[in-house]
Amino acid sequence: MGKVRRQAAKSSGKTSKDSKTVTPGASQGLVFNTSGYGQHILKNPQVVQSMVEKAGVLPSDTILEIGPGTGNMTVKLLEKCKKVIALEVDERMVAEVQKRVMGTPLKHKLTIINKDALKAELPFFDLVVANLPYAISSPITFKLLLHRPMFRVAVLMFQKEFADRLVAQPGDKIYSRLSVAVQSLARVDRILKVGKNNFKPPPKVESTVVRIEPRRPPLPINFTQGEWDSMLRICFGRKNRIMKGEFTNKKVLETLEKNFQTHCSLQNKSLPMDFDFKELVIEAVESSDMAEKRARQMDLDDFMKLLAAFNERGIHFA
Ligand SMILES: C[S@@+](CC[C@H](N)C(=O)[O-])C[C@H]1O[C@@H](n2cnc3c(N)ncnc32)[C@H](O)[C@@H]1O
Repeated sequence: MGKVRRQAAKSSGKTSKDSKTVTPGASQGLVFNTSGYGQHILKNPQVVQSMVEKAGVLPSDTILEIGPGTGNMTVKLLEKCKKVIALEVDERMVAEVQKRVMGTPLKHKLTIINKDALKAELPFFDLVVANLPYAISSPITFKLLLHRPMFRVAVLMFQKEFADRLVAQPGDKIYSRLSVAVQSLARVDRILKVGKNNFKPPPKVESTVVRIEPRRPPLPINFTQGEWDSMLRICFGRKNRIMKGEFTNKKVLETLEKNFQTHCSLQNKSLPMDFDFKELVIEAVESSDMAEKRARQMDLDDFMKLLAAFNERGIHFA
């Protein structure tokens, strides 16, 4: 578990599933002691309103909401769109939302699926709007971004530190593999800071709402997501190492050479007797002009250039 997620889990209680108390009247925002599943209910209607507005909802939209909780955001979304599909892991919360829309015209537009969002198959959706349980921030973000067909816009609330990493740029202290991986799939903008007191019960961390818009068309890259992720993992392995050092590390070389041999044998290619794999790796890194650079200084184009230089020489990461 990464540092930010560990901190979130520890300080907001967003991963513990031990507390089971939902008080009567939760649908009016009167929720206490609901730390299980990260149940920090957004009680400020202005924040709810602002998130809904930033999503740019059209009357024809199907919206995915992850973790509707007691439904504060759900009802606002239902008023504006064709359909809301809500994925909620806690059956008590499912009952709360159902109770809230029961007997209103909105109920026909709502489908609630009582499942863990990480395990459920995602339905078709145009937009995704959610005050997420922070413990699942990273896997759910990638699950959404890799879902097809691509959604139009996501408006998501994260722990502040996680959101900061999503928008970080080369040279920023917190620029990381997460920043590059997400920004290669989407444009990410920070839109709202949200203090602890906007929630009931208040978490121990600050929050930030971000707007995510998938790249259309996607980046013109002809490598797989798995290969891209594996290369970024190596690049950010030790942030202060220059790329030449990172890729001539013994373990990295061993893995890459194994992949190289597999690809060669798949293509029935034989290698000269005096073939030196390390030399080929150095040649690739140098030809990309990244040999002396560190991951924290490299932008998206730099990483793409580097991967292309490896691939041109038959070096693959997966
Ligand atoms: C931070 S609360 C947000 C509640 C509500 N959307 C709001 O803004 O007031 C997170 C919600 O996500 C639900 N949840 C937690 N883990 C989940 C998971 N893996 N899949 C689906 N829902 C989950 C919790 O039960 C809770 O209702």
